[in-house]
Amino acid sequence: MFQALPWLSGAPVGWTGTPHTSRPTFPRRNSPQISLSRPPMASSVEAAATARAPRATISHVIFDMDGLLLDTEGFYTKVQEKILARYGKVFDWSLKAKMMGKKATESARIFVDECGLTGLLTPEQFLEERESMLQELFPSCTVLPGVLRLIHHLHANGIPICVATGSHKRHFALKTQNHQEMFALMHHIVMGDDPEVKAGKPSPDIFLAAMRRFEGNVEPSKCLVFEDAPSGVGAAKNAGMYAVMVPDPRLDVSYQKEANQVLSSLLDFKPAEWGLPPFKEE
Ligand SMILES: O=P(O)(O)OC[C@H](O)CO
Ligand SMILES: [Mg+2]
Repeated sequence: MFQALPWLSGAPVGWTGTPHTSRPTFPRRNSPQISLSRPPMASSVEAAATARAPRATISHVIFDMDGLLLDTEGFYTKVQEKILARYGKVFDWSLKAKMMGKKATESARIFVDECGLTGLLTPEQFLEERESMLQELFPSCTVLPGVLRLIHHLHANGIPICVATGSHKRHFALKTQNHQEMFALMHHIVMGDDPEVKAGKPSPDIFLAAMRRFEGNVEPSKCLVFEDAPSGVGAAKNAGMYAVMVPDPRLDVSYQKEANQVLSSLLDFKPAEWGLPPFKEE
């Protein structure tokens, strides 16, 4: 239906190459490194063309889960702060940035190494210690702003959507038990303990597996990934896909530089900018 739109047939303006190697020339809303002022336009016709040109023509959408669809990242932070406090240390956002989005075993190793806990706590003990606290918290997680509107919109317009999460099967079940209606709209779900996911994000494994499970022959350059974690954005770019990042505002802006677009919330996402069917109000 959206292919009939006339402005989708031309070459994208404001995009200079492949998703992995080049960056869009559009300013990002909350990135202080990029000026919000634009150079003067040659004519109002050029200005109008630039305003309408999509950044890419996306056919398939892949969603991260923790911190993107569900507000579960706060639970990990809370529990890890608690464990670290026992060793007289403070959990900070540079450590959080390294751990988030990864498989549990990988983030446990990072926690122990980065906090200098070798000899005091093993990654396995860390996972065991946080497990009961997390299990109690996960079922109370809520859906983040803009998520339901976007998922229902894409689904209703026939855009294939899926989830690719570093979370393993057991945690996935706890987190999603109260949100089954939303996850039922996904074509498929790939989890961190899937045999095809050899390495966690930023390895492209999980997003390439997610892409292959869509019907037909899907190209990475037609896939848009939504992520909150630096490792997840890296994984999307390593897979040759486009990445929209919705970071926690406490994450340093330096972690945003690989993303094709940075949003404060999914409420700000405009599908037409990516060649996707627009919201009615867009
Ligand atoms: O952000 P996700 O959905 O890949 O999940 C990764 C971990 O479970 C939490 O950081
Ligand atoms: Mg995430």
